[in-house]
Amino acid sequence: MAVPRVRTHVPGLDEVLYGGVPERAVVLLSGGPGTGKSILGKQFLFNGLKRGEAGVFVALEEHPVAVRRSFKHFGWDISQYEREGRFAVIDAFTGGVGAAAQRERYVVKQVDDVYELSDALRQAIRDTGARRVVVDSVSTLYLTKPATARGTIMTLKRVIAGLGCTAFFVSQVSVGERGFGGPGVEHAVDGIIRLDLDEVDGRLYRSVIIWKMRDTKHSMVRHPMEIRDNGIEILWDRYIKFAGSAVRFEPLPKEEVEAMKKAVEEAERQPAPRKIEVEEE
Ligand SMILES: Nc1ncnc2c1ncn2[C@@H]1O[C@H](COP(=O)(O)OP(=O)(O)OP(=O)(O)O)[C@@H](O)[C@H]1O
Repeated sequence: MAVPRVRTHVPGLDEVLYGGVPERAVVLLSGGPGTGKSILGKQFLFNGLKRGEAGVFVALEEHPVAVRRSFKHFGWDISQYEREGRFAVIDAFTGGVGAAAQRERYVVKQVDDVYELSDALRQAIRDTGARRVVVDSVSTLYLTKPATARGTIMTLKRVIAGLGCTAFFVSQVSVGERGFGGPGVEHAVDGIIRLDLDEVDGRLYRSVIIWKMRDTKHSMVRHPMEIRDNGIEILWDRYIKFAGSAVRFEPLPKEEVEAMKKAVEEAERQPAPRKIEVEEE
């Protein structure tokens, strides 16, 4: 049976996912510093907003003011959606301290209290009617208590998927680290999108690979990726090969390109976002 998809509309991403992210999936965006995780999360949210899907951004790493500014940096104007109550930022950064924080509608004071965060998230999802959620970054929630990572992810997943949303969780890993955020996290999520930056002969190369995605076929190769003034583009019809100091960009086999195109066309024909039954509570 064809699984309902949430189209990311990030150039190239729906192709490598054979149509988009399966509905209600919680997907880890994992990668080292500067690999584009936050940008990808914001682009996913903004693309939804433009097409009538409300969204919530949980800010754990940046001040909400900086979050709004970085959306703007790519020309993604979220202010109108926020005014209309279709987009919300949850401030889990300031702890409610400071004049700017006083103006925030959703504030989480104890960041390591996952229940306080869940309550704010539930409220924001209900108020906005959100279909898309981004948590940036989940790593912050268990940095000092790695043993709680799985429980934290599962609690958030229950709220988010239970309310019919599809989510990207940003997960920070160190440069050169092979994992994605720890075993508790990697197995608890439905998908893992790994972003990388590799230095070869004094130049950095961006790439992305879909490591896992439950309920769908996906590309199994590493694709080159670009960040531009208008956001991320994944070069979905070619892959990147590192061989010592040589970097090669190879075209994907024709049949695979055709299969990906066809899957995206099928996802396009899928009816507009359905009203999702809410199972939570
Ligand atoms: N307009 C732009 N054009 C090209 N690249 C850009 C542009 N704006 C930002 N970048 C790149 O995006 C990077 C930041 O991406 P992002 O904030 O998504 O990283 P991240 O993976 O979330 O990193 P961290 O975990 O350190 O927060 C910058 O280091 C820069 O290389």
